[in-house]
Amino acid sequence: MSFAAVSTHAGAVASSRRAPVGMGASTLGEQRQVGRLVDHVAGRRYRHRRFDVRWTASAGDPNNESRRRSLNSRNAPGHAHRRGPKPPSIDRVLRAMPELTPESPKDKPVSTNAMSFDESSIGDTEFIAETKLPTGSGFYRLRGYRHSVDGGVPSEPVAICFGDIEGREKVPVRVHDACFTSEVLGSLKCDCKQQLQLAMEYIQENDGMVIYLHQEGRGIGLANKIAAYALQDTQGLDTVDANRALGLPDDVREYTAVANILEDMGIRSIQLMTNNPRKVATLERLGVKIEGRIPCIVKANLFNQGYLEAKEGRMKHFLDGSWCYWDHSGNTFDEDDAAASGEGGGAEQGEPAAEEK
Ligand SMILES: Nc1nc2c(ncn2[C@@H]2O[C@H](COP(=O)(O)OP(=O)(O)OP(=O)(O)O)[C@@H](O)[C@H]2O)c(=O)[nH]1
Repeated sequence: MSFAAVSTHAGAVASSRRAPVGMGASTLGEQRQVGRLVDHVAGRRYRHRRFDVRWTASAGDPNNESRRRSLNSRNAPGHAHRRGPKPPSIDRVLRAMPELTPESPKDKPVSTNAMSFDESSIGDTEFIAETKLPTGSGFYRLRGYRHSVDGGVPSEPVAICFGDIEGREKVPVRVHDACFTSEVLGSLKCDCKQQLQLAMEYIQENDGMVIYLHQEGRGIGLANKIAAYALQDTQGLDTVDANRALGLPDDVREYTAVANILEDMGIRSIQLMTNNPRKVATLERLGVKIEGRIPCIVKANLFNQGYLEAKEGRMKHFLDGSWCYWDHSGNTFDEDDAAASGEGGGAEQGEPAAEEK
């Protein structure tokens, strides 16, 4: 299966070529259509898969005290190597943001403190334990960490691993940020859940890791993301302008935990599964050696076209229109049909196209 451009097959149920992005109150017909779409996606993604379990007990012994260490201890004391003045912690940035409610985001004062996180910050990331996690699609190694920046509120990044990747080069790694709305509730407004599923499947077939960070809403938090959604619904703003209308940064995610986790596991270089140029640049600035990029593209559904358009057009993600499920003549394209007819062109054929750097 190819990692790039794997469809969620929204085209199979799309009756119109380009559905409106900002959907108002949904009709029963729309709800049924969404239900069919979800069933279709679920059936597709959760199909039975064969897998071989590559699991080494020694690598994950939580009682091994040598593993329980602060990953930046070699840099102690006091982050002496920090460059420049002490940057604000992400908590401070978020605390400075206005409190918002979905009902009245515009009535609240707009924050002028819309700074992005300063990547020169150094986070402390402590390995806590590893366990073997059985899932519907195989066993993964789950490594729990505790992470904080500038002594701020700790977060708990997780490394979801498949295979013996410690000490290796060019390890496929996805850095994935939390999306409660899609991953827990099944929202179709974005592509986050499908990207996570693709990454999990990809590392199972190629050995690799998903580093899952609790940075909801590109770091602004869930309540603020809901407020941004409310503005998208009521004012037709895209995902970038909705943040800005609330006085919030476009993207306030920080990735020091990623560099620290890679160091902890002795991973010498990675192939990053992403379409996001900011993610690539930020990680490189943190010293992560990126030797290739693996596209992580999901086809659009009826509700996330505007989101994907904004990712491509506003945030300059490397997408090149590949998320569209229609061709330039306006015809929808069902990859199942192409695969069944042996025409090729289906994105699930062939090996993933990692771009060498
Ligand atoms: N503020 C905001 N955050 C969103 C919205 N939709 C999804 N998100 C969050 O966006 C994050 C994912 O970022 P994306 O920009 O979709 O993708 P990415 O991870 O930067 O890039 P890829 O690596 O290519 O997937 C998750 O934390 C989601 O919770 C939205 O409309 N507004």
